[in-house]
Amino acid sequence: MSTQDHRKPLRARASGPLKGSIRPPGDKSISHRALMLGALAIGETTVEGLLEGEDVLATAEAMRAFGATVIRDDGGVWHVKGLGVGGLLEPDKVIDYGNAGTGVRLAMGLAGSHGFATTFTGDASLVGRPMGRIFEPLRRMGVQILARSGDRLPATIEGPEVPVPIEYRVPVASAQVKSAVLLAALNFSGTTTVIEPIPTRDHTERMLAAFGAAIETTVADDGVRTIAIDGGADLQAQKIVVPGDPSSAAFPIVAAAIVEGSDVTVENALLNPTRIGLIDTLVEMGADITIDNRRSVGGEEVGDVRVRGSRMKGVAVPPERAPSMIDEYPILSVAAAFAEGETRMEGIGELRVKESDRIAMMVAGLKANGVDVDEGPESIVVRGSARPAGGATVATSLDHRIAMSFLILGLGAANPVTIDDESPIATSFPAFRDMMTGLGARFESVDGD
Ligand SMILES: O=C(O)C1=C[C@@H](OP(=O)(O)O)[C@@H](O)[C@H](O)C1
Ligand SMILES: C=C(OP(=O)(O)O)C(=O)O
Repeated sequence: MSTQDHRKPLRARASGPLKGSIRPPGDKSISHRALMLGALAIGETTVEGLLEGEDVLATAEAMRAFGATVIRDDGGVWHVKGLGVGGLLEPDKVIDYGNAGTGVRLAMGLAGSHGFATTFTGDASLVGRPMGRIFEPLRRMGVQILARSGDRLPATIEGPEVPVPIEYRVPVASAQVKSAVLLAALNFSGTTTVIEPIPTRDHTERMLAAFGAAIETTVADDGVRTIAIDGGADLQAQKIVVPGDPSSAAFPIVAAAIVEGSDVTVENALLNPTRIGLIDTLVEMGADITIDNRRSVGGEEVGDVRVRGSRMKGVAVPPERAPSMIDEYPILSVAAAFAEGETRMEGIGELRVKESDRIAMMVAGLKANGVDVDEGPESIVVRGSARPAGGATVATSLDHRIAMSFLILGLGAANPVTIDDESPIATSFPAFRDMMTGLGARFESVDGD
């Protein structure tokens, strides 16, 4: 049976205004890290609000394969009994990380500091994604890596006999690369330094500090961040409360902005400054967004984001903003399709190596739905209109963000928009369909070809 047979097409059509309040699922980045640091800590870490999407469940399974106890209680709280830094055990099976880039890249960092061999693989999307960006610094630390050609998965990682603490300047703005190096360094004696010319999400640094790691970040006048970590310190179990994922919140936020007369509040959204580029951009485009009830949850700022149907205009998104909204460009392209004038998104080459080539997928899908859009090697330029035509079926290529983005397009377009497969949505936002339906969105299942 081909994977085609398992596809679940779904159609979205224009509805009346979207109204109501929702709580997005827990942040994916924080959820992965909570389970991993819990597995390395002494004692029992509890995690409230964990994202129970396939990507994070793959991390739960991986930590079990490394010997940690990971359970969910009846109240939905996760409990992780850790093994101590350096205490992971040799898995007796290949670790299949499914669709999860963050999960596998961070876990390869962890595995790289242990003196046994671990083999990782993933689904058809993940085995096509570049892993050399992780392998290069790990190899410099003395880690042995045997990978498929082009430094792709499957790959086998084995920690060094004599680890080498390194100073590493991250060549591409990537929190995954930074985090893999920091997690490997936790178990190596000596100081490892990561230099980050362009800031990326800082959840690893924050959480390592909260667990008691010897980590220090300094920020130079020009904004370059230097993160130094001394290996060998014990981590102490923590109580973690995971805020709502701004990358999931992005879908109802844009839906409310493009559907006339809408009034939606997305509660408990993470407002960490390294994650809010989309909100800043939508506000510049003229979206009617207010943030209330700002508060601190688990050491992070959160708030309730209220969005009303808006007439937006195109903007040029500054390329240096990209890391703070890297997963939000697909849905921003949809917002841009409803904005008057041109929206320029430049410096976004990283989108080509996500779950799919998101530049190519968005450009093809928008064009098919009557949107005026140009593709550059590292850019998307959209010229919007009050109401894009819609009417087409788009391919999702195992990419949750492409799937959700085109469903949102269908909620505002003149004709329904169909995606060929809704199943990837379960990787990051399993409740997407129910939550959006609760706000008044209209989705209908479609018979496959
Ligand atoms: O560290 C993380 O949790 C993430 C980092 C980003 O990837 P890159 O580090 O490749 O930019 C992002 O796209 C991903 O969804 C989550
Ligand atoms: C790029 C993403 O995830 P990952 O790299 O973890 O697969 C994403 O969630 O948009």
